[in-house]
Amino acid sequence: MASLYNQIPSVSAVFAFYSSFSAITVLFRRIMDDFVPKRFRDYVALKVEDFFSYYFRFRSSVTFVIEERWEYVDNQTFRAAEVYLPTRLARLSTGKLVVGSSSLKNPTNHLKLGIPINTVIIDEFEGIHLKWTLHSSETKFYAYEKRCFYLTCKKEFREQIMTDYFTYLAKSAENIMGHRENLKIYTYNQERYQWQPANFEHHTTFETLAIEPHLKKTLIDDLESFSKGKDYFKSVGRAWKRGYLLYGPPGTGKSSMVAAIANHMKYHIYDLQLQSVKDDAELRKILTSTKNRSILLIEDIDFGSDASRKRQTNDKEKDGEPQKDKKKFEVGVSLSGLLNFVDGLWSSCGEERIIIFTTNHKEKLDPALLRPGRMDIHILMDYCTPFVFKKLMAMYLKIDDHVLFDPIEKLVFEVSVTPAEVAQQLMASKNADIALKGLLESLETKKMRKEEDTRVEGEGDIEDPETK
Ligand SMILES: Nc1ncnc2c1ncn2[C@@H]1O[C@H](COP(=O)(O)OP(=O)(O)OP(=O)(O)O)[C@@H](O)[C@H]1O
Repeated sequence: MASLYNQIPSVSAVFAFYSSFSAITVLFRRIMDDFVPKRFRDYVALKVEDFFSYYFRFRSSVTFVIEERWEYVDNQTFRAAEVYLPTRLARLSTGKLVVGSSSLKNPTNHLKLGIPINTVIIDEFEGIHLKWTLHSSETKFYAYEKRCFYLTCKKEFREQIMTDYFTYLAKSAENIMGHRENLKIYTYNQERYQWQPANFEHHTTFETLAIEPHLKKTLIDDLESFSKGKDYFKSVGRAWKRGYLLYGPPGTGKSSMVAAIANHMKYHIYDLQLQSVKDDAELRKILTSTKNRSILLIEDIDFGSDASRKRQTNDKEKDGEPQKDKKKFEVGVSLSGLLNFVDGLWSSCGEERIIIFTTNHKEKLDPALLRPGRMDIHILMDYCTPFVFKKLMAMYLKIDDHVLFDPIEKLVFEVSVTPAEVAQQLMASKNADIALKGLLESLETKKMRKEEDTRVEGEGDIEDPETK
């Protein structure tokens, strides 16, 4: 007992130790402050904190890693988190906030919060505390970043998160996407191997598109039943996809129709230039990285088809062009590679997608593309009919009758005029008399040219008796 008592330091010794420890600490802090840069000190402090928090968390928590790509396609859970998490950012008051606007007209009104990298976002689900973090890293093999979300929660909630929370996440994202205002149009950037978005602000809707009423009704009904058709497509064992082939002369509204469909469905558009795709492997990579609830648009599909390419090669050969040009046309996407996505095995990658092909020359398309069941609906976008002309007049001049209407209607029947040509004439003046007079004159000129052409052709057919 006496020896134990002897080992306890005296009060004065404790004070002496405390004073020298405090002095050393103050001195150490001064040295650190004076000689070690603040950023480095913060970094070390963060690492120490990370180490301890990771250690303790690891013992009682579970972390789900949600990568951006999963089994060679876009990971839809990642996409859902990307859409959903900005709604949880209002609670984030410290650290970095990513803000931006993609509206040129009113940037402040459309200000949006983005998801900051390496920042903890807190969510709560049925009393469960959840921590989300977005991580990003450059990969060795690709120039673009690799992103993934970490979702951490207590171990005991693992099953509940796997079933209930991820379902809630997917549904919330779907809801948000259903109400989104800003549609995007994507083009593929070959150098970065990714789709690049731009705001899609095309104002054409089914209301402003001048088409025959029965075509409008058929199309809207088809789109509506497609969007509600998840269970139906599953029950008949088909991918939840719809294909439209829009064909007709230039200026008859094919691109406008695509805009009307996108605005009606609130789907983003992926605009693919088929002729710039290297080969089928690249096509597969490009197409699997598109999102659900979207339109894949391939314009002028006749350019990309095998038949067309062969034709172009032959034309070049005939013209005596060098072989290296021939090679350029021979390398590219094969029709079978494309069809694999339309209705082959790859068509089941993703869901709720619309594929639209447009062409000015349906007759040039490979018959394989036109076979029944390939593209679900073939839509002819044709020259103006009296109904279409009347609709354009009502839209551009806000009138439904005019003294020049009858002669114009007669001419619209006789000559082939596109809605684009009519629209251009109607836009020439806000004064209906001037605009319609201009349109009448242009139709009369067109008719005269047509008659002249027929006459010249007719003369060409007459056999010259002297040459007999
Ligand atoms: N049916 C239509 N209803 C309303 N406007 C139309 C219609 N068709 C064409 N237009 C007008 O003509 C313009 C050109 O039309 P659009 O680009 O949609 O034709 P297109 O058939 O896609 O032509 P291309 O084959 O050359 O791409 C549009 O911006 C629009 O103003």
